[in-house]
Amino acid sequence: TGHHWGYGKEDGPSAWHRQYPVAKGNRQSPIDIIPNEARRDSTLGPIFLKYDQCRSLNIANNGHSVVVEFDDSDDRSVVLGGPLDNPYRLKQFHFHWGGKGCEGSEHTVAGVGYASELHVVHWNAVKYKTYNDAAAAPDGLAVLGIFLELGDDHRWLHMITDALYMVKFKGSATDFKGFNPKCLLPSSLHYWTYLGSLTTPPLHESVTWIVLKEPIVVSEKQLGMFRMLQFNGEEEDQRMRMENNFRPPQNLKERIVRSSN
Ligand SMILES: CN(C)c1nnc([C@H](N)S(N)(=O)=O)s1
Ligand SMILES: [Zn+2]
Repeated sequence: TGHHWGYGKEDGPSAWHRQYPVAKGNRQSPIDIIPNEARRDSTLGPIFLKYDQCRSLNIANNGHSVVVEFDDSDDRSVVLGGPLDNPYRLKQFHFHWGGKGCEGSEHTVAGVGYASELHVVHWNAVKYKTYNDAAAAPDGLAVLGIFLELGDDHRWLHMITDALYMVKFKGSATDFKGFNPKCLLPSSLHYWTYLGSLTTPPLHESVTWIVLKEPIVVSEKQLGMFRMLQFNGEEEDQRMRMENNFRPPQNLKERIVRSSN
């Protein structure tokens, strides 16, 4: 019902503020991360990803990205440590990417974008009863950002790209069991962290961002598979290839970015 947000000229990031005024808020994401200006903070310990008992459920096309959802009914898989005061429960992961040969990450590093960015979304189930309550709270979410750069084939990404033909259209979903996102992590968990927001509407300012410094490497062929997805539903006449589904960097305002050791 009604006009929905998207990534086009009329409904894209520059228009979101009309329906979501927080788009012009003081802690919006993504941002341009400037390593030389990040504050090295010795109180920032390492992050720990406890994903061994994680239970993936399905993979879906939500009309904005491709999302893998997890069973978040208990604390079986959490992120903890680093800037976080308690464990945050794994809920889903999804990607943002560009068009052929264009950058598509959301965060940039000293003004340089990557080909794509993986977001692993966790919520604070210690303080909030539901994901939706957490998503609206200033310390409700912790999102791990992982850059994807182009190079050789990623040895495990095929498990996701092989399933994309099943979720070509908005609203499609299929079973996706037994996938552990640990296989999508780089070797180093060194990170930058800052207080920000969801990067898509409703743009809630509820995210502690943890952006890993080391990218993972995927091939142009693998990333190209994401572009066979469509923003539109199967029944819609207008066919729109799913690409360039990223929000550009937002004003840092009065924030600082901290760096792990
Ligand atoms: C409902 N969930 C988990 C999310 N809602 N918006 C999300 C954004 N895509 S992002 N990029 O994670 O802020 S994730
Ligand atoms: Zn995202």
